[in-house]
Amino acid sequence: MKRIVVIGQNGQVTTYLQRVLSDYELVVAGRDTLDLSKPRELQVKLAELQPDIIINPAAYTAVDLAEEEVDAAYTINRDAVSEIARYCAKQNTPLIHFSTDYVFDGSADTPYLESDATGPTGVYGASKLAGEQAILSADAPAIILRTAWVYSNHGKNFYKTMLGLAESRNELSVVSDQVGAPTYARSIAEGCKQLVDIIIHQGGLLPEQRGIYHFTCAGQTSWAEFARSLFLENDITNVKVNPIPSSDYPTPAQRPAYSVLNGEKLADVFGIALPHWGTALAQCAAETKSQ
Ligand SMILES: NC(=O)C1=CN([C@@H]2O[C@H](COP(=O)(O)OP(=O)(O)OC[C@H]3O[C@@H](n4cnc5c(N)ncnc54)[C@H](OP(=O)(O)O)[C@@H]3O)[C@@H](O)[C@H]2O)C=CC1
Ligand SMILES: Cc1cn([C@H]2C[C@H](O)[C@@H](COP(=O)(O)OP(=O)(O)O[C@H]3O[C@@H](C)C(=O)[C@@H](O)[C@H]3O)O2)c(=O)[nH]c1=O
Ligand SMILES: [Mg+2]
Repeated sequence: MKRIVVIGQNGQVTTYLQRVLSDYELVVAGRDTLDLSKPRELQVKLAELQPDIIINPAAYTAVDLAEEEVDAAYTINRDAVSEIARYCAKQNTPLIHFSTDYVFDGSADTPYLESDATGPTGVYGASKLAGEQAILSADAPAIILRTAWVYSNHGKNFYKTMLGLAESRNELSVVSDQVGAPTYARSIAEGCKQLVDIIIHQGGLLPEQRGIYHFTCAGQTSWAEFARSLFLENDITNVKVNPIPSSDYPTPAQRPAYSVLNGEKLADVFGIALPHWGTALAQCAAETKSQ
């Protein structure tokens, strides 16, 4: 049986990957096994785990805090990723790594292609972009999946923040001038499993399959509309969502105004496409209600 090492234990994507990858021997490497804040240890520790494939959904993901904790963000999102990629290049071990829509500056008005110019507006996005570049320059057999606006019933995310606020508030102000594609962590895990199945079946990654792929739920919306939709799906009818401009919700990190990603490359190369964000949201709400 093929051994898959998934890095991170309690993250959103990691949590759902553990549920869907049951056909494989799964090694869930939490911080006690692989600490990404100590990049220099990683090659030796990875060798001990003998992975057939490595999936890395672990990252420094605190967008605003990253503006202060610059070193921590770069250590985890760039330096650790560089060591993982160098291990994968040396051992010819396929790597599936996650990146973000926040590598873009948000000035576009049609969905971003993988070949479009990047221009992160904050430290988190810049550190994730540096991680992508480290993988590409290591020449590792790697796929970089750029996803966006990840939510679920686990961990810290906008969906749970809104449901939490709804318990004490009947009115919320939410930005309506940032447009993107909310992506359910379960949809990510299911799409990632399809990719793993293909890589295992092929016996590895073909050279022409390496590189960056956009990987979000289909469609687009604003955070304000997403808030309204998630309340509706959860039968919460007593909370009013007031749309506001980002200038009325100042944050340490600037977010891109538009970060919709075009997913055609993944569909063309691997035949994989994630569901529409509205379909996935209904699934997530069903899971919320069943808890
Ligand atoms: N969340 C989002 O909205 C988006 C996320 N992404 C990217 O997708 C990927 C998955 O995100 P998501 O699941 O939401 O992330 P989470 O914030 O839910 O989880 C982060 C994971 O990283 C692990 N981690 C953090 N620091 C370390 C460390 N020093 N050593 C080992 N592990 C560490 C955490 O470990 P522990 O379990 O111990 O806490 C956790 O498992 C990331 O690469 C992220 O950049 C892209 C776009 C949007
Ligand atoms: C809680 C809250 C947030 N907002 C705004 C702030 C921000 O512009 C937007 C989203 O807020 P959050 O801080 O939850 O989301 P944010 O941390 O920016 O989420 C990002 O996380 C990283 C990891 C990614 O990679 C991105 O794709 C993206 O998902 O909503 C409101 O307008 N009203 C509110 O009450
Ligand atoms: Mg956040």
